[in-house]
Amino acid sequence: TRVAVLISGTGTNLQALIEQAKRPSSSAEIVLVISNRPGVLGLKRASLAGIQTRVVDHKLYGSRAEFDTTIDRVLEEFQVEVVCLAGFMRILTGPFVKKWSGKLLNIHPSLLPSFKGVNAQKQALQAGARVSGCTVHFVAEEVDAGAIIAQEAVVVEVDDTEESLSERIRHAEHKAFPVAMELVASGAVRLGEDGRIAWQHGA
Ligand SMILES: N[C@@H]1O[C@H](COP(=O)(O)O)[C@@H](O)[C@H]1O
Repeated sequence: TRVAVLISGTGTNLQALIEQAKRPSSSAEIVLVISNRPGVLGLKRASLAGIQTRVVDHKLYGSRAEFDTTIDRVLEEFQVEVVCLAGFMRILTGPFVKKWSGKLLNIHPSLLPSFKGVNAQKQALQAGARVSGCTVHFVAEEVDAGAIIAQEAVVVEVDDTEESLSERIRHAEHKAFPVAMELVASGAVRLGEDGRIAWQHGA
């Protein structure tokens, strides 16, 4: 399955996906990495892994729709079948999400549906949660509300800061995202008509 990864920064989740796709048993082939920010570390990781990269700088577009149309065109150019949003810090428009429904995965640093939106790690700390983690989900038009594919939990330590909890959650992300990518790329999991997860029996 031809996979594209969209990033905005350091790309540690991208690196975890690259390592997964290298496995002989993997159904995923990462054929493209797109960043909306030039010069980020994630682009270097992609080049080192021999993966084609494109920069689509959102600052150069007059509207989200124009930006998304360009992203869509590049994905089509590479005949991409599945898209992983790995620390991609842009909210995609309704028409784009609808077109890629069931093929668009995102990682969020909390155990959804808790702590949606930005600063999810800080929200968990402020709420006094004793457990947090990360979630990989299909992207829906409502932000952070799509069907959940995989989750990984972490303990919140009493002396945790936003940084220390974020670091622990990031390690959990590097386990959960490859699992979710593989489930979708292999066809074991898909998005059902009802917007819920559908497991392919015997897959
Ligand atoms: N949305 C958040 O952005 C971070 C991206 O990290 P990286 O994969 O670029 O290192 C991750 O923690 C993800 O949850």
